[in-house]
Amino acid sequence: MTIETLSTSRAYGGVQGVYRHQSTATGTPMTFSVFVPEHEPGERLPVVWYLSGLTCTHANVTDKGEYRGPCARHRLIFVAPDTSPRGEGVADDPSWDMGQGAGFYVDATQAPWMPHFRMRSYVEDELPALVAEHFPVDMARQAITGHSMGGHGALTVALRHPDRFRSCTAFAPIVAPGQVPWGEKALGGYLGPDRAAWRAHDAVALIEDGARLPDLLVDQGDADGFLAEQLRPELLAAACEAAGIPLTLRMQPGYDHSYNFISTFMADHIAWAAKRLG
Ligand SMILES: N[C@@H](CCC(=O)N[C@@H](CS)C(=O)NCC(=O)O)C(=O)O
Repeated sequence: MTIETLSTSRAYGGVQGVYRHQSTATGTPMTFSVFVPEHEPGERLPVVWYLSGLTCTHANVTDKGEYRGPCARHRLIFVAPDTSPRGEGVADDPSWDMGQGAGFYVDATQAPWMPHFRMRSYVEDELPALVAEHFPVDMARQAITGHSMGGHGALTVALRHPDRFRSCTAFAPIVAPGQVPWGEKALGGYLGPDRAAWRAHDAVALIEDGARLPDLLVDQGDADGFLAEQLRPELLAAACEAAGIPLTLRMQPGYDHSYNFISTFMADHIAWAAKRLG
């Protein structure tokens, strides 16, 4: 699998790069960013996967996430994929919460999305294999995090692969897409009306169905305009309580849904991951 380097730039002693490759999962070119801290030749470092939210590309967190300093200090590689396939010939929707920029980390089974919207396969299988081949990552030490739709992605990918990730955290995640308008629209569109098929893509449903993680960190701003209708962290708290999953849910006073919120708490999430990655 070959990758094209779009840019590299020195940061905190390491290298921030942006790369593109032809994805077999989505059938489109896909762009992603990787920060690699300074390291010894031949040394392999733990990796943190960051899944972004609605409307985002790799660039939002790369430009505004403020992860490079903490990742350099803890010596963690940080990978940020795009949120969907893109381009002419790829289905789209006029609204910003469906289609391009809104892949929801599922493999679509419905027209017109099916041929390209395969973000579950992309982030679970193809991108990890690609990154393992081209970057000095220690795949025995992986952590995952994400924001909003990407928080949903991080939680559901980790809950489906508890042996792969030593750490899972999220910023303002969609915790129960099957119970909120964003998720009902996206999962209904990509997976069809049978709600049983949605449960593998819903963190609360996965926990109700028996999935377990050793612990979880979630930060949520209490001035986030999406909190009450779309994010509903109380549903995750109830599911974790019933399942005995230790959830650290921090309601952050006055913070909204933006990258000002994410960047404020990014260092805490990197430290949480670093502690568990050893
Ligand atoms: N475009 C939407 C907002 C979408 C939004 O807040 N997206 C979040 C993820 S769910 C985000 O990170 N946006 C990109 C950014 O802030 O850089 C609106 O107009 O209300």
